[in-house]
Amino acid sequence: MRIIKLFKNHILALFVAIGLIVISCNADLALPSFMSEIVDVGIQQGGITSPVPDTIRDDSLSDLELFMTKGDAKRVEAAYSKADRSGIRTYIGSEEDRGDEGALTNIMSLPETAALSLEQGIDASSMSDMTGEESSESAGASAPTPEQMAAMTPEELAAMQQKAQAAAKMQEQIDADGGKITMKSMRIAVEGGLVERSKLVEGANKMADEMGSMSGSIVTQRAITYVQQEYKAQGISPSDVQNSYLASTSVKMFSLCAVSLVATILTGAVASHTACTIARDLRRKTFNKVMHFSPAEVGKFSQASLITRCTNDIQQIQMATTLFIRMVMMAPIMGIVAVMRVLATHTGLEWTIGVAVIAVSAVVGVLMGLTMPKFKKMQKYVDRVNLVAREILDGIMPIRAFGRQEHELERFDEASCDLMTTQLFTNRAMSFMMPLMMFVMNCVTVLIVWTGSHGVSEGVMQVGDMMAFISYTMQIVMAFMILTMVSVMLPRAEVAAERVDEVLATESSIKEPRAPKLPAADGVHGQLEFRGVSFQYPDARQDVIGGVSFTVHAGQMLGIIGSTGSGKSTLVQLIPRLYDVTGGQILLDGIDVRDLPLSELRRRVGYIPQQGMLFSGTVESNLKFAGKSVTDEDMREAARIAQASDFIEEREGGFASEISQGGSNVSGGQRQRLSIARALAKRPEVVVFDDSFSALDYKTDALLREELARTQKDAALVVVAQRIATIMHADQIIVLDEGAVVGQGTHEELLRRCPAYLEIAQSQLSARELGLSEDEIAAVMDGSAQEGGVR
Ligand SMILES: Nc1ncnc2c1ncn2[C@@H]1O[C@H](COP(=O)(O)OP(=O)(O)OP(=O)(O)O)[C@@H](O)[C@H]1O
Repeated sequence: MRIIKLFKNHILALFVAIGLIVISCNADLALPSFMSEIVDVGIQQGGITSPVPDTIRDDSLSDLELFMTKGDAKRVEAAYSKADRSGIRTYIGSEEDRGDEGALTNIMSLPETAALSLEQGIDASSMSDMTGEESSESAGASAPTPEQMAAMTPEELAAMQQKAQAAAKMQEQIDADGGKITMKSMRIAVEGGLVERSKLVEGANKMADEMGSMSGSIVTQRAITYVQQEYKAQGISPSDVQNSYLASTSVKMFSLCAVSLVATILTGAVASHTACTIARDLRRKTFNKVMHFSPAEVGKFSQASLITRCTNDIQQIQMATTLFIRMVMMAPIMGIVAVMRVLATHTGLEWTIGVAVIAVSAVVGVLMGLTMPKFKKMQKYVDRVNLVAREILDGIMPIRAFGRQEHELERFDEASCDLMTTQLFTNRAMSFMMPLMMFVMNCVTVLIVWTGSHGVSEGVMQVGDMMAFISYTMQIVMAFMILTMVSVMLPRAEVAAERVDEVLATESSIKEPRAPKLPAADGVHGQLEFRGVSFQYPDARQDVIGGVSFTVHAGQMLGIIGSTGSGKSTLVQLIPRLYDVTGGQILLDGIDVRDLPLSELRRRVGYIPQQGMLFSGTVESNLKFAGKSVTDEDMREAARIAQASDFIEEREGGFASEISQGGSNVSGGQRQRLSIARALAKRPEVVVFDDSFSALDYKTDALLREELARTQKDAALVVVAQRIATIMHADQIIVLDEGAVVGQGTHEELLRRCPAYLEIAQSQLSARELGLSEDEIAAVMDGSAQEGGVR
């Protein structure tokens, strides 16, 4: 993917962003488990986190130990401090031992459950449940016969007596407790040897087994209730315990929120900075490339498309790179962390995530299938709108003059409607995305609640766990959704990146020479030579210029004339290498222009295009466009030669007066004169006037030519003109017809031997002005008819 390649120089930023995303995802995803704890522990367990209490009365601990093996009882003893003066023992063991599944948690939960039952009192008839043996009454019923007693040793008799006393004492206690067996009576039974400790442990385990699949959560719940009662008995208020738990959990949650907030803000900042930097670099690179394109490459892409590529396309890329960091990278991290946490919940509801992901994929798949082709077309439509808008704005004058506003508006509307229809379609389709996603998410929530509530009622799941599961599932679905939504947007950016890449990959047909050469300092200067030059436009089938040869020396003027479309502009554009010749050679001071460094060539050639184009700024900034080498003196002298001084001085601010974009606040003739002055100010060796006198009145034209002849002794002048008067005094005139030279010589020579020239001349000047008689004209024309055109 092209977008990924753009991060080549921003690897560090990517790693920083990944680190921040991991932090924020972990912080975000830790919140549901805290929420689950608030529900399960904070609300349902009154803030008691473990069946292993922080403090316990010595007596209570001894009671619990009755239901433990000796080994376990020893371990529990070691985990509590010695009893203080009020008989309270404090937990000094590890937090790990009292966590979920911790060793002490497992040891103490069952005894606590049994103790709780005994606190509340159990029916004497259920004694066997607790001890795994017969009840005390049935124990009494199995009293030995006198024969059996006679056979007993004195020790056995004493033990029997002791048991009988214990049984009686126990019975008394049971009666006192309203016929219920309580912890007190149970202690008497154990201490009196009526019940063996191991039997109590077995009984407690049996009781847990009978609870079946729910045993785990019920035992925990009952053990927690026992701890609550134990705290109460110690005088600790349950609401204090709960509030302190809720407060500490809230602080933790708040801290996590703060961490997530900071990490997310920083990720956003890193993403924006990286995306903006990438866009800026890309814009610079692309624009730099465009600046070096020859008109051929500009024509290949079209100006409007190049503008869209440098602006809108790069904007798309910038958005995509931001999205890439903030969403594409975040979503998988979020998804993975959420899946890990979901798997850790062991709720058995993992399959619902599969259902959710399939449902989301189906929705996104359908929407993507519908919108993708349209997204790809969108950039082309943006291009078209730009192109039409540009064309209309450039040609607003003729459009008004011809009253074609309505028609052009329709043309613009057509382009705009195509874009609108596509955008409307994609937006409509995408507007289904969110509601459908919400629908899927809500259905999944209902599914989880439905299945989860069964788990809760069966005691295999806690409400908080279910809530956390819902949150994690939503995060996973969201992550998946974000990824797919971004994957809808990324192809559009990918198309944009492809279009920008196309520009970057295009090499300008005008290349810098491999082995640049410079004319010798003491060699010829201001000499331009065409040697059999021919030229064909890149996509054209035939040459527009064929076999043109001439030489102009410094101080000389070459005029080029011909009908429209005869190739005059094309010919002179070959001099500053706006295009390269396809045949022959152009030499400047004896060096092929393709061997001169481009900057050197363009410094030596002053080219004044047909359309005078000025830049926004001042008259001065335009005249000094060639750079710092142009002094104030050069500027003023150039303006004077170009016959521009007068009108510049008349403007408010003179040389410092404002020029609007494109030179729209000066007249066509003034624009041409400023363009001429701009070219002359850099003191070129060859000055090329591409029909640059067309907007000048005859008087100014004549004055300008006079000045040029007087001042430009070191430069060769190449003047393309439509008017005979502009070039009739040139040292040499070339007459072009369909790219071929049909006449070459001075004005006088051409009048007498070039019918094409004579025809143009006749159309502009009278026979008297030309100094020719009607007969002479007829003779030239006849010659042309006989020879089919004379040179
Ligand atoms: N970029 C181009 N690609 C292909 N053909 C072109 C291109 N520019 C000009 N031509 C063709 O080349 C020929 C010469 O055009 P050119 O502009 O040089 O004529 P011209 O003599 O300067 O005309 P005018 O006097 O009207 O300015 C014309 O037939 C024109 O259609």
